[in-house]
Order: sequence, then C-alpha cells, then structure tokens
Amino acid sequence: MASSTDLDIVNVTKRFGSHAAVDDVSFSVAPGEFFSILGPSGCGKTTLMRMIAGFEHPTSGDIRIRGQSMIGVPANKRPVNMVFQSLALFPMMSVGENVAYGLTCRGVSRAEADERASRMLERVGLKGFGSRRVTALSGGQRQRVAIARCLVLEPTLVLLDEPLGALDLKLREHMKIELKQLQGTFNTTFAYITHDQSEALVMSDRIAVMNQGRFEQVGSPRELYHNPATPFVASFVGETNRLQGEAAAVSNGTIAVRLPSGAVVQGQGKGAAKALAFVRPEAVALAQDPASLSNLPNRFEGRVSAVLFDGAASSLLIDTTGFEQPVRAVLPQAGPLAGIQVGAPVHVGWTADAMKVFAA
Ligand SMILES: Nc1ncnc2c1ncn2[C@@H]1O[C@H](COP(=O)(O)OP(=O)(O)OP(=O)(O)O)[C@@H](O)[C@H]1O
Repeated sequence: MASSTDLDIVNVTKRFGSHAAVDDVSFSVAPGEFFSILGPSGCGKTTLMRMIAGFEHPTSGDIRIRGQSMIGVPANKRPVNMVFQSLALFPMMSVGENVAYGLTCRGVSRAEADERASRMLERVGLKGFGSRRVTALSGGQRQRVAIARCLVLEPTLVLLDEPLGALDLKLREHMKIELKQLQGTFNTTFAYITHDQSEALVMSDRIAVMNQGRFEQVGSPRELYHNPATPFVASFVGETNRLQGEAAAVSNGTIAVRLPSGAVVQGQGKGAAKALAFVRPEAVALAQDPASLSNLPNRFEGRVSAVLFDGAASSLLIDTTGFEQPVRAVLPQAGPLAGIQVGAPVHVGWTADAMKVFAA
C-alpha cells in the first residue's frame, strides 16, 4: 500500500535497564522533508536514529518506512542510509571508489557503478574528482563525498548524525547552506540530528526539540522560535532573556510576573506560583529618552555593561534596575544608539506580546 509518509515513528520507547533513553516518541516525516531532531547531549537523539537505521531495537513501539514496519528488518535491508559525523570514508580508496563501493556491494557491475558514481559526483559539484584520494580533499569536499556515497544508493531516507560536527565554524556555516540546497535538488527525505540550534533552524522544514527522551515540541523553525510550547524550547531555541519570578495578577490575557526585586513584568501565557518569562533580544526596544517607550507596559532603566560586537549580530548587555541578570538587546545598526558605549545609561522596553510566560 502506498504511504503518504516516508517515516512513521509510533510510540517508540527504548530502555537501557530502567532508564528510558527514548520515551514514547511519535512523529511522521513527509517525502522530501528536511526533519531535524534537536536536543542537548544525552537527550536520546542518537539512540532514536540508531533505531531507525536498525542498529538498535525499540523496547516497544513501531518504526515504519513508506508504511512498512521495520521491526525485525536488519539494518542492511532497510531503505535507509546514514552519514556519520566521522564520515567514515575509506582512506585507501579514491573518491570514485568510495562512492561506487555501496553499489558494487549490492551486485551492481563495476562499469555501471563507476558510471553512476561519476554522475553523482558531478551532481554534488565534484566533477573530475573521481580519481583523487579522499585524503587529498578539503573538509567540505569530504563532506560532499560522504553525501554522494549515501545518495548514490537512492535511499528512501537519509539519516545524518551531526555530520558537520567535526568542521570548523566557517566551513560549518557554509556547509549548512550547501546541505540544504543539495537536499532540495535531490528531493530526498532527510532526518538530521544535532545539538546546534542554528543548524536546525537554518536547514529544517520541521524540527523536533528533544529533552530527556521525549519530544517537547515539533514545529517549523518559525513556530518554535516565536511560539515555544515549553520553557525548555524557549531557552534552547534561539537567544533569549529568561526571568524567574512569581505570577502576580492576570487581566485581559496579560499576566504580571513579580521578580524577586519586586519589579513587575507583563507578558502572555500561563503562570503559577513560580513563573518563567522570556523575551527575545530583538524584541527589546532601546531609547535614551524614556518618553519614547511610554506606550510599552514593560519599561526599565539600565546601563550598558557590555557591547558584544559581532557585525550585524551585535548585541548589548544592559544592567537593568530590578533584574538579576543583564538584559540582552540587539545593538542598533544605525541611529544615535549605534555607537553606544559601556557605562552609558539607556532605557529598555518591550510589549506584553513579546514576553512569553510559563509555569515553572
Ligand atoms: N548502549 C547503551 N547502554 C546504556 N545506556 C545507553 C546506551 N546508549 C545510550 N545510553 C544512554 O541513553 C541516553 C541517551 O543517549 P544518546 O546517545 O541517544 O544521546 P544523544 O542525545 O545522542 O547525546 P549526544 O549528543 O551526546 O550523542 C544517555 O543517557 C546514554 O547514556
């Protein structure tokens, strides 16, 4: 029977002894989708991926690929290929031999395997590299060989386990974009695991945020960023200011949170005796004249404690009256505040809509 999904994870649990590394996780991935699983070290991402690949077996639940249950199907019989952080290329083989290897293992003739490998190398931008040693390639080129070696087998699903983890920052930034574009041109379904939120945000159609064996939220990068469902998602995805306090009063859907200093912030959401409030740095308005913030329910005075210069991503830390932690705000690119210095007085403000409140 044809399936409208490439991957279905149905109530999958994996226990090691009494510890549930993966705890009742369910999700589906559509054909051609770039789906990421994002979470901190130890949250269970690798265990989940290994179960999909067939290197590990679920304690309970089902894993279906194009509607077919994979329970009991050995790893080498699944229509799945995996790209590892180490890439696991064969250093003794040429680039072309690395890409052709999986095909010859499957009984494809040498001539045809070479032909398909060279076409695949062309598609990943490595035309003419077939006879090179893999050791004579840059980190980014090796990355592309690893992808080519995987895609040449035409898997239904490609699993990628932190494949950019070993690259330096600059190359990682570049490969993020390249990987996304490659996935788009091949229209192959990718399941990607990472602990790097910016990788996940840039590349994914949808992201599952994983914490302690469970999915906290599944959504598009925008949904996760703008409408986090839990405090964990709010703090793990993107930069944010996090304030702890107690929920004071609720009126017209706005909730007031009293900070330990007695200062009160206004936000949207649900609070309890203990509440957590989050506001993104780019939602914090800055002004030298407090009158220009008078329409904002959250207005405070402060003083710049640090200027974190990073080009267009520059930010300010502002010691703010009544706050335990400095408030982080985006450094304006133009106007009177663009050149603001440490020690300068400044007023900060934000709307109640920009502040998400959760019961702690
Ligand atoms: N074979 C195993 N036996 C016992 N415990 C295991 C085994 N494999 C993983 N675990 C435990 O399961 C939990 C999840 O591990 P997993 O490797 O899936 O996490 P992860 O999110 O991929 O982390 P990382 O990003 O560090 O690789 C951890 O607490 C880990 O110690």
